[in-house]
Amino acid sequence: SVRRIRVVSLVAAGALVLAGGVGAVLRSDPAPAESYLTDDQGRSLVLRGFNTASSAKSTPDGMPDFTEADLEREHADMGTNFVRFLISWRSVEPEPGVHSQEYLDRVEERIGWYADRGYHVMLDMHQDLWSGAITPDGKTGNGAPAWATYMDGLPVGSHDMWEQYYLDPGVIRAFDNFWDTTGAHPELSEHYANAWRAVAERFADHPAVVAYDLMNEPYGGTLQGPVFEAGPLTALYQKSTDAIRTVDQDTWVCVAPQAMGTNWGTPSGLGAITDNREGDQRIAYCPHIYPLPMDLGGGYEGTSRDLVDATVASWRGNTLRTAAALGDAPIILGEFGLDTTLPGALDYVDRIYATAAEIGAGVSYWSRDPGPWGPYGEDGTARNLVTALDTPYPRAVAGTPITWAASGDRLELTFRPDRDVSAPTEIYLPRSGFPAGVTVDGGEVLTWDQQSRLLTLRPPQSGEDVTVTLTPAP
Ligand SMILES: CN(C)c1ccc(C(=O)NC[C@H]2N[C@H](CO)[C@@H](O)[C@@H]2O)cc1
Repeated sequence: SVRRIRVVSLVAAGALVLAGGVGAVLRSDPAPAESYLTDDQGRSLVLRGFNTASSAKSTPDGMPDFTEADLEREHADMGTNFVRFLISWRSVEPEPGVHSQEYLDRVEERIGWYADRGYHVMLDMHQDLWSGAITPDGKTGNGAPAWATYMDGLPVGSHDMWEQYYLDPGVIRAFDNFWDTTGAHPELSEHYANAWRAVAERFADHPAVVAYDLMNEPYGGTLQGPVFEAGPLTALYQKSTDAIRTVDQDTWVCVAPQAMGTNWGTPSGLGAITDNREGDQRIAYCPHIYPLPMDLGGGYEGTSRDLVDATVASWRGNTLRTAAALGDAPIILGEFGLDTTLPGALDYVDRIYATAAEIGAGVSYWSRDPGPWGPYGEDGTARNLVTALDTPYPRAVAGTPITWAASGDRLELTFRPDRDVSAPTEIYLPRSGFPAGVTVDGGEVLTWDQQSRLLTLRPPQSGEDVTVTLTPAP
């Protein structure tokens, strides 16, 4: 039965994770690289936002069911500064070699909403189960166009659990043909890289676009683990990066590991990417985390909590090791999320955001869609997640953050000033924790805006590490 599959997979994965977790405890984690994406003024960016949105997977125009008013509300409620914006290969290249400027116009319009509010945008070439073409109703997979979906007549079943489609022969063959494991379709990865070049050509100079997430949750089909990740996956990332750099020298390229395993805390075998740009490489690492006990609905309590904590510890160490192997790449947690009606859900959310702060990672929560996982219900009411995510954070820092930590009504940030950065450090402080404003120790206030909730601090004169402590004004 489906439930038995889940229980068996949980037990197996639990053993794996505990072993990994113990391994992580026994083998010390690398120190965070203190590596960040930067803005045009050279400030280190701490990125907090959502995946927007899953609804884009199935709409004919490829756009999410999301309005500018929705963004305005998110910005006012949580002070987010980042979005992992879902785009799709099917929409970029509806016919082989034909890149849709009309689709890119629609993407650009929505990115303008974010730009108008000072957001940073990562474009996510999203796929799940390869393509809508894997089933006749077009409603199971998403991402790749039908013309790039070669199942060679192999069957695809009908399953209650969407993850099971990954085990169907037709789906595996579609991936095997894309990765050219079959040797039959070397042209497909060329098309994919050229689709990215078309996207980058449009957004290379867009002030809000900070990164390209080359492929969502890659799957190797017949190939799994390091043989896939260090083989065809790294090759695709290199090919796509090279194509992007022919038209865009500065936007970060973010690479993700295969989802299977690494989402649950196991190591990645991803190979390093060469970034042929002038100056420092701009390759970032964007893994996801979804502890299996959560998927089973165990929540964050009791034994499930212990397994989840072991997963997070293992994931943290393995993420740092892979980021180091990629050349001390900055980290963006591209996805994590859960049904926040589960017991202990908000403690889990806090745990993930604290872990992200420890390793200097950006975070895009999965997802912005209405419902039990999201910040707003189907009826539009604010859910418990809004309060949980409305917390202090240093959005842009005039140097390199060394450590930072926050609670609802306190933030402490230690950073190494960069004398070449003249822009101020910018910090978001929620109204809930700072109703009457802020008391600043260790920094000089330039501005405080009660409406936008943004504090700016003068760049320090010295190059010595600085610790700033923010508490509510009396
Ligand atoms: C077997 N494989 C390859 C597999 C299993 C499970 C997931 C998954 O849960 N992913 C987590 C979330 N990420 C996507 C969007 O990127 C969501 O639909 C999933 O809930 C991925 C891959």
